[in-house]
Amino acid sequence: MSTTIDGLGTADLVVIATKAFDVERAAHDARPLVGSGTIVQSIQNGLGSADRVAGVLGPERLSVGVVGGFGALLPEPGVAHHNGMELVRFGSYGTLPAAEVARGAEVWSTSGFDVRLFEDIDRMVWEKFIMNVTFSGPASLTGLTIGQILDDPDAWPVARACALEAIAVAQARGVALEVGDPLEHIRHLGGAIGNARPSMLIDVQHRRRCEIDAINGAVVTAAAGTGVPTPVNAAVSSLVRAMERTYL
Ligand SMILES: NC(=O)C1=CN([C@@H]2O[C@H](COP(=O)(O)OP(=O)(O)OC[C@H]3O[C@@H](n4cnc5c(N)ncnc54)[C@H](OP(=O)(O)O)[C@@H]3O)[C@@H](O)[C@H]2O)C=CC1
Ligand SMILES: CC(C)(CO)C(=O)C(=O)O
Repeated sequence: MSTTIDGLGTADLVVIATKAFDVERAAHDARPLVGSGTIVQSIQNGLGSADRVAGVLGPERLSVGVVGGFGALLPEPGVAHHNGMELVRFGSYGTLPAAEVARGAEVWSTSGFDVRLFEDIDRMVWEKFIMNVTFSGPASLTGLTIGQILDDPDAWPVARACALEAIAVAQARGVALEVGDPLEHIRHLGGAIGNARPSMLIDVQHRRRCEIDAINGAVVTAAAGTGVPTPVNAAVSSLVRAMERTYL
């Protein structure tokens, strides 16, 4: 285990697992690890991170991942605590060949994770994104868990409106969500982790910068040019940013 990349040479797989606002710096820092056979994997929640990694390291070696059911944190260097090693989904950002994506997947699967490969990374990213949009902003403003939001007569209509805006933007952008009724899907998945606090709420509670721009704020950005109105995500993200400014 090493906490620096000094002397490591190039790697088979480089996983960029920072928060969305740190990916550019991390991609720059990871440059010495990336050789002609390296697979880079960007695994942030929300939208836009892989594009920023591609801007630094190029699109050729890049894959995009979505992780679920981890509830993971780093208590100390080299020690990862997790509440589950559920699923790592990933696919090529664009030009990384399928065989290379499979080689990257093997690094995860031989380490004990379930892996599922996707050809349609927009679908993969947005199927998780609509879940984050529903719960992250509203939980960060209220302090409620996912289950409490689902049950609350005031919070759920706001969370539901965040979800419906994101679903409408996905449709307008031609993203093929394959989850049945998306709102039912969100309610079902949310209900299964009712006691969980979204990671954005945890960041807010620790007075840390949060990923609002990549999540609820990204619905507003992604809606540009589609004609889909996104007033609820705009209001939720403005309030989270204002709250963040009180302690950052
Ligand atoms: N944790 C989870 O279970 C899940 C997380 N995600 C997503 O994964 C992403 C990462 O989340 P999470 O792991 O919780 O985030 P954390 O903030 O817990 O961890 C990010 C780590 O990245 C480190 N880091 C930041 N910049 C650099 C850099 N330039 N070089 C090396 N390391 C760096 C940070 O170090 P330092 O603290 O020293 O700044 C920190 O240890 C987010 O987009 C999140 O939404 C998605 C699903 C589940
Ligand atoms: C649990 C879930 C899906 C909530 O939005 C999440 O990904 C997070 O905590 O960031």
